[in-house]
Amino acid sequence: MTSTAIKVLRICSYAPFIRHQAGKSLGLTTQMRYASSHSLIDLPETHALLRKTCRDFAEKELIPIAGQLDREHKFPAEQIKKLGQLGLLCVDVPESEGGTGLDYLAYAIAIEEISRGCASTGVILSVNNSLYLGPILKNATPEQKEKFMKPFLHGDRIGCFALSEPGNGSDAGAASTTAQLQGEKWVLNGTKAWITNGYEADAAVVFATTDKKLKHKGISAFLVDKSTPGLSLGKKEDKLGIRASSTCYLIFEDCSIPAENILGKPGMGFKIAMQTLDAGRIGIASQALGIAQASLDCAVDYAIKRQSFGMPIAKMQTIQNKLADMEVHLESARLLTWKAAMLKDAGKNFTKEAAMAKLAASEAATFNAHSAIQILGGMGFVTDMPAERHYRDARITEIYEGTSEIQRIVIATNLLKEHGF
Ligand SMILES: Cc1cc2nc3c(=O)[nH]c(=O)nc-3n(C[C@H](O)[C@H](O)[C@H](O)COP(=O)(O)OP(=O)(O)OC[C@H]3O[C@@H](n4cnc5c(N)ncnc54)[C@H](O)[C@@H]3O)c2cc1C
Repeated sequence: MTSTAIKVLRICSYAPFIRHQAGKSLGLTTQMRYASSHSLIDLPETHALLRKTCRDFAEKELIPIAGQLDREHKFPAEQIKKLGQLGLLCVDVPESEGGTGLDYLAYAIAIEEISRGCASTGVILSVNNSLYLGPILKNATPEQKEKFMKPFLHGDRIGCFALSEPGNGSDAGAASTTAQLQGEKWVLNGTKAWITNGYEADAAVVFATTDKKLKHKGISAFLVDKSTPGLSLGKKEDKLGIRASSTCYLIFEDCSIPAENILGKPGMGFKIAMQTLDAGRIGIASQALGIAQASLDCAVDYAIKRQSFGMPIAKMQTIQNKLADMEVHLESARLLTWKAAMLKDAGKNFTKEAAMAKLAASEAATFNAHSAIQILGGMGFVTDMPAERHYRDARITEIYEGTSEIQRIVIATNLLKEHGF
């Protein structure tokens, strides 16, 4: 047996759940919840096992509490610890580096299933896996990995990624946070905005300008311990959705970090950020798929049970049309997402495909969540059912890690390049 297979079996030792009990908490039957098996493509055994494990975890540990976490804006600390122990905070970090040693397709599948249970938990995982560990794995020295990667692999600590600023989000190359080398220290000044995991994170990958006249080529990346004097947090943002994940400002005021905490070489920061976001978009696409699937699950179940004019509304063609459109949006976005992940796993360029996946999946999430509310009628509008939470959670997937407008620019630029333009 290969070491990867052993690892997956370790992960999958979590699998023995009493599924019908988890399903009951939402009033859904086990049969219903497993009906949508996306069986178009037979996954490798490793991935199928991983999907089942994540699905079981979501049903037992996340679905029953997702509404409460949302209402109370509560970080799912206990669940993140368990997910860390299962290896889901470092899915594609090689085993030789202490990680789970799976590929990006496995990562996409895991994030989808976890997000199907709780989209906030999905983004917390996605940020640690792709945005924090991703650039460290690729660019850090062995000493940096010892300090900033190893403790962040299994849920003991989590990380965050600080690129956006109050004055620039899409235009990330216009970073106004600065880092100046003073003797043996880099001194950081400026404010980073909208930082997911900001409150709970123990360290951040931070982007700052080290040479303003070089514009985006003068941006560098740094590893910053959260306890460093001069680094403070802004207020927790009160958000429309993904309310169980924290979002806040990171404020740097003469924040001195050791000179060796630069990640990669000076001036490589923008490239590191863009490469990180390419991979991160596969994670957000997967989060969006989870929301889209959860919306469809909820709509199908309700349509079968709800009677109107003496029949289940699922018998009405208008409702069937909506369900059909939801399934098409979802499945086509899933295929794009898996294609992007498989290209990355094959070492091929996946920038355009990751942008296509994120664009399609985020729009599928919004479409499905909107349609689910319509199918549920009044019940879609109240918090007794999860449809309204899916609707609120879906919206952010069209904004972070590049808005839909930015994804279209990335897709068109790459498409035209392929045509020699
Ligand atoms: C909940 C949440 C979590 C986040 N987490 C993180 C995080 O962990 N780390 C991090 O660094 N950032 C994070 N972000 C920031 C996020 O990535 C940005 O909000 C996003 O990139 C958009 O930037 P902006 O909000 O400044 O909007 P702007 O860039 O000001 O855009 C405003 C509008 O103009 C459009 N627009 C801008 N430029 C163009 C253009 N060239 N062509 C066409 N349209 C354009 C945009 O599409 C958008 O519709 C998060 C944001 C939120 C809301």
